[in-house]
Amino acid sequence: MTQTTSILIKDPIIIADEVHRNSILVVDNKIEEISSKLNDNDAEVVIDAHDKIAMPGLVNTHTHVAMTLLRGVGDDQALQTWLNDYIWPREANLTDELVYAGSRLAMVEMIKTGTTMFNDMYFYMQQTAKAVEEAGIRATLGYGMIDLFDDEKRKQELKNAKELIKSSHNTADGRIKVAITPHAPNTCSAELIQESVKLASDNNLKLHIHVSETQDEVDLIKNEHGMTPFKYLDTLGALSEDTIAAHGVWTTPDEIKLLSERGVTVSHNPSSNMKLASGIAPVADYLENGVNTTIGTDGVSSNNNLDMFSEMKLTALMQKVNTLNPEVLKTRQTFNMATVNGAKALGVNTGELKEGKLADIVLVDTNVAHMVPLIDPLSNIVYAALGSDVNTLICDGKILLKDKQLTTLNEQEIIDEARSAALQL
Ligand SMILES: C[C@H]1O[C@@H](n2cnc3c(N)ncnc32)[C@H](O)[C@@H]1O
Ligand SMILES: [Zn+2]
Repeated sequence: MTQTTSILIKDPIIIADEVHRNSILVVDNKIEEISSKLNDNDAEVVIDAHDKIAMPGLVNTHTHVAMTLLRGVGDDQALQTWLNDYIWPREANLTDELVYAGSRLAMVEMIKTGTTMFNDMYFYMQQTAKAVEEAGIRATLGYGMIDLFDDEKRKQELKNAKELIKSSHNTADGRIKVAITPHAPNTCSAELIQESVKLASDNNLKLHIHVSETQDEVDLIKNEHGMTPFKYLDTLGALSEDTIAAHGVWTTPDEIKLLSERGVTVSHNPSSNMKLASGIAPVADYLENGVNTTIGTDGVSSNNNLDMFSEMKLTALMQKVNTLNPEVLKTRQTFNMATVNGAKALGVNTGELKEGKLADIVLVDTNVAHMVPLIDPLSNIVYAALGSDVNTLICDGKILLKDKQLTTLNEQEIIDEARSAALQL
């Protein structure tokens, strides 16, 4: 079905294990070769990238992409008030059409700011799958299950999750995977979480859940179960190498050891944690203890955009000031959190510019004032670059953005449709 194409990315500065100038040959959906010996007739398409930095596509490991429609809703609230009074009443009015419109808007924003893969939890997910398929990017998608301890609701939620596996797992030429996504330990019954664990392991899927996001959540779980949230989840069998825990803000030192032992990934969401005043996650300690730690934006109304470049910078700055130690979160560690660690969490052979990896590649402009000089290209990427510096994006070997123009999506039409969809919410 897919036509074989080859793309030569000529002479960019490449952010790989080392930073070096070289050329990249993409054949089909893989990085075939990285070498200085490649020339123009090695490929059907040649991109002159001598004034660009080539880096792996960014991996956003915690999103609710259709929430783009709720951008600007519920500023200045704590999580539970924000959800109860602002977000959930509006989400009750969601429809297939609205989720499709919001997801499409997110595809535009993510592609234009360098994200090639994201990990989403939301509702009407077949619509998000459709948007992903059309856009050409990669995603892990889960139906957000919330039973609020109601038996009937639990059965219905699990049914929805199973339907999503059937309709969407391994679709879009393998770019879409399905995950099992119970919302959080304080909104899901123990039974729902246990059944989620079983559903995930029976189908070899990832388990994605909000955990230890606020102090209120920790207090609630402690009162109810006599232990902290990660410990509680461990008693339900929910902590494994296939688990992606979003937030992990209030994690105790004992729990950090447990996460490391179990091989759990923590998706850190700095903007959201700051905006909702949830707290500061112990990211430096996670890294110190060998916990696979990644970066997410969370939904747009707690961020309020999907720009992973600003999320990288905030991740590093927040830890440095929190520990009063400038040596924590080295530039390379922060970059890895936004790329290869995310790929590892989602189990996809990407996140690095290396021969044999999937061709998910971003080219960033360097010929702009805030990227000059290029003394340390990696430092410029983590601390100076803006999402809007992304010039070209390749996902699965296909060019989705060329000279800042989308190739698969009609940007103006999507913006217009999202505007009117947001009004309906
Ligand atoms: C899947 C569900 O998760 C909600 N949601 C969005 N952001 C957060 C957050 N930071 N913490 C908990 N839930 C959140 C969505 O609004 C949706 O109701
Ligand atoms: Zn979230």
